[in-house]
Amino acid sequence: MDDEVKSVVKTRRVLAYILSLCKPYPFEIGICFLGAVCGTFFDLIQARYLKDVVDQALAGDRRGFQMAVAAIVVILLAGCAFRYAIKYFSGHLGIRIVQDIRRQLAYRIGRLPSSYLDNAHSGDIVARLNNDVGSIAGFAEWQLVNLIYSPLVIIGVMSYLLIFNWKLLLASMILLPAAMFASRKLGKAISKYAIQLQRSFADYNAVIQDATAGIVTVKAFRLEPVLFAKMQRVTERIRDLQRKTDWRCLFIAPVSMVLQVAPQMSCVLYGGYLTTTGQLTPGELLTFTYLLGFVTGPLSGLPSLIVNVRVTLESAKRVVELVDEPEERSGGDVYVLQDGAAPVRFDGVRFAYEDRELVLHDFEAELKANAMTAIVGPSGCGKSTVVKLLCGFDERYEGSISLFGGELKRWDMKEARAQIAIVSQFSYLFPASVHDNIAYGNLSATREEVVEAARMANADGFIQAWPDGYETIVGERGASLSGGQRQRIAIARALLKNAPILVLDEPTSALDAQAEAEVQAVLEQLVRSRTVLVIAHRLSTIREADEIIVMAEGKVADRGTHLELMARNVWYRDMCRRQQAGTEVGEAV
Ligand SMILES: Nc1ncnc2c1ncn2[C@@H]1O[C@H](COP(=O)(O)OP(=O)(O)OP(=O)(O)O)[C@@H](O)[C@H]1O
Repeated sequence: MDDEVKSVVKTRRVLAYILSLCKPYPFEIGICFLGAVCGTFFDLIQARYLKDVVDQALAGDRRGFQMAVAAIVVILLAGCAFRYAIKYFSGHLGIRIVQDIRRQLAYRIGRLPSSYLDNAHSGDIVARLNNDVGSIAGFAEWQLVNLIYSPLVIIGVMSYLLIFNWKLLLASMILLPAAMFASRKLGKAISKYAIQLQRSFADYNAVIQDATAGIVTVKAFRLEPVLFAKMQRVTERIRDLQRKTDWRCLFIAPVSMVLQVAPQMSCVLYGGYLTTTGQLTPGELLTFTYLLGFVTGPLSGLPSLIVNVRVTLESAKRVVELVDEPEERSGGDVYVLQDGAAPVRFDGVRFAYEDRELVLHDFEAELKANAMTAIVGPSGCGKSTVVKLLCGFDERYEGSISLFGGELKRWDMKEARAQIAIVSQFSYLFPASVHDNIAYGNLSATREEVVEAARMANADGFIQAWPDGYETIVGERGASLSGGQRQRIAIARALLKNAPILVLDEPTSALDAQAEAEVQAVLEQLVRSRTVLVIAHRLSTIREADEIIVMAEGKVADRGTHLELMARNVWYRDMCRRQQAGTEVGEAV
């Protein structure tokens, strides 16, 4: 598909999406439409009485004059009521539509596969949620009404004027095609830069996000100049685009003026001639000019409207991209562990990220019930990928992963994840209280159960020592806690979940010796009589495992107990010796 066809397909999809957003609000749309029809009708009637006011006054008919003035006042009030209704309901419609988009996106983000989130920049997602939805919100609240009202008014009034005096209408509109052409060109040029400007704001968001999320690294490595240069490049680009947009926007005012004034001037000149030759009464000329204002008013706003529509369509495209991202699958079966069966089995699992090389090659493993299985191997051999697949974070693998005897791809994903509690290297803590962070493991847990989980994770002591105890706010990503405290709170959360399988993905590898010892003591208690899968570099974590799988380049290179592997596996023995000597894990098996 070439780019132009793709763009048409995309625009159609965006329009279909916008229609789907309007669908739940037939009442509001109906009222706006009815209000626009009635408003136009009242404008026309009012103009008819305006003609009477002038012509009766010139003819000296006092009663006729008074009647026409009274009629205009009544019609004016009715017209105001309709305009108020349109404004109210279209504003209301805009707010509800934007609220629906926000709700829909919040729901979607929660259902996006983690493979999408791995590859997307969070700054870009935030920009779609903020800038793009914000631009749609601005349009929906302030411009949507013009899209409904203006075409109706223009068509209604132009049709009336055509019948009223087609020659005068033609003369008034003589410059219109040129002005329309200019406004279209101008609108296109401005929107091109306005759209680029919006994308640059997304880049700016991404840089800020990197700066805040990586602030410690930035400071530690004195990367401020690098970050500053990056920010400067983005801000300079924003400034350039802003300048280009503003410079072109300066032309909007003259073009708008031509669109507004030219028809009025032509009308007055040619209408004046018709009046002097007796082909038009002064009242008719005034009525015509007055009604023409209803056409030229919206027309003068055309250049800005074109820019707004284009920018909003672009924002809507970016929102639709997010809405159309395939969701994680839902629904499926639930299985129960049969006697003697393995809670988890990997059979000939082959997996690659996107279009990269295979990370797992025919990976085979079995987690025995109530036993601890450890996976070790050099960095990058695919250990965390095994955990990712087991948790259903990516399903693009070949082969089979079974959970309690049921094929993982056939499990109901939520239920499958309910069987697994995970503690990872960098467990995420939310900027909420310690209590809530632990309670996220099981939302129906009582306070006593939360405290009990903290006690088992050896976290209760330091939590109670804080002035606010369990109500202490931990800060974003647990910023106000030590590494060991963070991990023990994460362990408490995993324990509260009380899932039959516990996965420990290098829970101590980011900790210093002291914190590691604290967490290790907790883990040693926990792994007894549970089904545990532990990914670890640290000998202390894996020595007690019932089975240790040695991985190399995505395959199982060896398996056995610590003593068996020490006796026959060179890489394992080297790793253990290096650790005993206080060095880190080696690189090759
Ligand atoms: N989201 C991703 N997209 C693309 N490639 C990835 C992704 N995550 C991991 N990889 C690649 O897959 C390979 C295996 O990564 P994985 O994290 O499973 O290794 P690991 O054995 O856990 O490493 P470590 O011990 O260093 O944590 C690596 O080459 C890595 O670069």
